Amino acid sequence: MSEFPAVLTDGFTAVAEDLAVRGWSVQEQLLPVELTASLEQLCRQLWRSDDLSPAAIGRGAEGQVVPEIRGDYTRWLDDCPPHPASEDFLGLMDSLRAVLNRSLFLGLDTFETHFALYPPGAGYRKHLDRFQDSPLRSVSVVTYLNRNWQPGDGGELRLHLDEGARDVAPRAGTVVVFLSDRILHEVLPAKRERASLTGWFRRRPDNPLLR
Ligand SMILES: O=C(O)CCC(=O)C(=O)O
Ligand SMILES: [Fe+2]
Repeated sequence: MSEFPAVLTDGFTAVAEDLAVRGWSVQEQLLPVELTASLEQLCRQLWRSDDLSPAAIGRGAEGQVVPEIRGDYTRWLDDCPPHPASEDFLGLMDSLRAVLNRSLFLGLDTFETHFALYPPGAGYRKHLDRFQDSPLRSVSVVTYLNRNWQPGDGGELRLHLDEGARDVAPRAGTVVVFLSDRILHEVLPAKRERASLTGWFRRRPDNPLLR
């Protein structure tokens, strides 16, 4: 971890502590500002050039596009042209994975992530990220890319917690991390286009830690 600024390592440690205590973490300045700005540009460019596809609910061939339930447009990072900002982002997520594994023994093996763009009015109804038929998605990470997001713009991520709902504005730089099988959440409709990167740390099917 010595190659990363201390502030990043501190942020990753804070995420690990929050996950251990309550299963979710909201960090308002986790990633470098320039990196978030480059990722926002990439996401908006993909949107403008019509290179994002309507997101499905459910998995693989059984996935269905139901805009009333989920209205975002996505593209897997793996499926995008290589870009230094994407490489940097994946490098940082790998460091976060290492910190989580070291402190929480989660046995996270891989990271999958997609850009997401919610057009005005689109949302994502209340759900859990872990698929019913597959326990592999373990930790969800949502990175917001929207500069100048204003209080009235909507588009909050609503976490449904034991103590009540908590809303998080999708402001550039904010990263939300939570246990994929535990935290119910939804995306409220926004008045503006809302850009993000959503990702999941996964375990391998043969991981001995899987219940
Ligand atoms: O963009 C967000 O705030 C959350 C997205 C989400 O819940 C998902 O893609 O599963
Ligand atoms: Fe989700």
